[in-house]
Amino acid sequence: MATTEPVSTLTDGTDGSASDDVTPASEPSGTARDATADQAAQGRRMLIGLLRPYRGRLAAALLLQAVGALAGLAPLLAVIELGRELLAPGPVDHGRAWTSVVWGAAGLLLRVLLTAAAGGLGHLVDGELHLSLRRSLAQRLGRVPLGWYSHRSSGEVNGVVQGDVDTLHHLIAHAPGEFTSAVVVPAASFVYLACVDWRLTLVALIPVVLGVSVHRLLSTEERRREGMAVGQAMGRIGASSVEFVEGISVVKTFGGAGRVHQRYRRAADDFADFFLGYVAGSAGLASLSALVLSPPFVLLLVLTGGTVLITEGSMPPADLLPFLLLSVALTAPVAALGHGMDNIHAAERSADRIHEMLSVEPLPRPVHPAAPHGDRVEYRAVGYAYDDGHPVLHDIDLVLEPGTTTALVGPSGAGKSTLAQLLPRFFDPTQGSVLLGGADVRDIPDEELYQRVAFIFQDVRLLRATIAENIALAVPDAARSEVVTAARAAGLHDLVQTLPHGYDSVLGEDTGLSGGEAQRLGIARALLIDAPVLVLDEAMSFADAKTEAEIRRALGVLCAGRTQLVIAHRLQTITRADRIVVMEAGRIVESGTYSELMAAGGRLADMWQAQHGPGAGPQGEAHR
Ligand SMILES: Nc1ncnc2c1ncn2[C@@H]1O[C@H](COP(=O)(O)OP(=O)(O)OP(=O)(O)O)[C@@H](O)[C@H]1O
Repeated sequence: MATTEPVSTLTDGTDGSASDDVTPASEPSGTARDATADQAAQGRRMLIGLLRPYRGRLAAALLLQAVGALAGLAPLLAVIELGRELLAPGPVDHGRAWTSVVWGAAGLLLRVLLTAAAGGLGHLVDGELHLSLRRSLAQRLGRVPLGWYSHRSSGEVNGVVQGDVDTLHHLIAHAPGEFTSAVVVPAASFVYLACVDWRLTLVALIPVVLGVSVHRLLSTEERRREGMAVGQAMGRIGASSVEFVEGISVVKTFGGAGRVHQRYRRAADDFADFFLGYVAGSAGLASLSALVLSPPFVLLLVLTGGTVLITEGSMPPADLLPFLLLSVALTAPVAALGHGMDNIHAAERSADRIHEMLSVEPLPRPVHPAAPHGDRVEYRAVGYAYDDGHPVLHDIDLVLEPGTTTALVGPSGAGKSTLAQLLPRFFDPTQGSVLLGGADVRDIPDEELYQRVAFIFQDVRLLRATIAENIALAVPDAARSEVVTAARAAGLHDLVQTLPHGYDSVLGEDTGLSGGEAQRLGIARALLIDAPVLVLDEAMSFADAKTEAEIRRALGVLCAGRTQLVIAHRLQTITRADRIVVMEAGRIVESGTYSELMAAGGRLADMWQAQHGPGAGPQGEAHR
């Protein structure tokens, strides 16, 4: 069954290979440590940059949260005052007691209101940031070179668009509250307790000092690096699990589960190793931190210190009450700080990845748009390098005369796909230029280019939409009759008629398509575009004889009279091409008709003999 993508997916990678970079969990080199620190600092800068437009509202949320946190202390103070009143010798002053209760209740109410307002504001900002980031990412993903997707897995792209954008939620919607409470509540409690008895306040601060010290030990650069390695390992699991699922059909076909799933298993093993290392490195300290910050430990210290002061007569017993209630409030936010920092670090890493994706160079839009005159295609001294310094195409000069078929042949890795993909601008050449109708393709506006150049590469992507919408993808306002005519010509109409909802059947829901059917749908798409120039990857080796005959028939209809550039994998299909171009190591090494090249006894003749045996003659037909 062919791959079906949700409609919202812009496009997708076909060769999902996750990065194999694995940051070692131990013994970091100085350079690795510097790189990690740089990455963290960069993540922080990115995060600040992302949040800058919302700083006013985030500050307002912080202020509301701070006042709310202070108001939240009122009920505790009310209980303390009430306790003092009730424990004091003599008759109870009912007026004072009720005043404390009212103040406590009012504080509680205010806290609820302000915290809700701060949370609501945070969530509003969060919603806006999400929307704006997703829009920017969608816009950028729609402008990046199509070729950018070919070395990225859909898991990787989805991890940023979905996962990393979601990771920012905690930071924006919840972290301000946690951090404000972590600062405001202990500070106010400290001041109050110090006014009651500074000596017992110092005792109550012991767990805080211990907790902060342990937390500092837990937040070393080493720990941060390990955390990043765990995050990266998790990312690789995400990417490879998508590949794993996408590759299941291949595994079933070839029965090589062990080999094919090696990457997934390695990613899972790596994650387990990093995670265990991360947990093992912090388990002791984390337990110690939990212990010293726990209410029983705090109360034990305060009770012991308080008992000493009370028994020696230097503190009234009623003064112990505020310590019993507020000393725990002193430490609780320190505990929250640990989780909060983890979330902030995760958000920094996400911001960095989002920024990286938003920084992908888009294909430049034409500065001086030009209209092609005619359909003549010309590659002029074209060179291309995926990576600086490693050119895969050198000095290609090639002309496709209108209405002719040019077949590209050559060994795997010769550069055939790269050469073909430069015409529909999957990438722009790093040297030279590609011209269509005399205009550089870089100067032809996208809409114009894609009306003139249609391409069918190996993997026909289908959207989770109706068959009619899938066929009319590039011509959304096409009439139903035009869609049907294209489907008929592509040999798809009879199949569609058997479906429950005909052309309105939703792919991936009402029905699925086989590989051959998907290819015919791709042909119907191209027919509807009616582009005069076609770039085809003739990848039909998987098809059985009947399917191949059907696809060939459909291609015959599609290709008639058009200028074609065909990547040929099987030589018998190119014998009637107007021109055969043999490529090796990124260069054109031979060019001519089948008979000319066979008569010359050069590379094509060698390849022919290798595929068909000595003395074999042509058996097939080119797409004409
Ligand atoms: N996205 C990419 N990033 C880096 N290098 C790439 C990328 N795609 C292809 N290459 C390299 O460019 C060279 C040419 O590859 P290309 O796919 O164009 O060859 P091909 O002749 O079409 O091969 P095949 O017949 O196997 O598809 C190869 O060395 C390949 O490894």
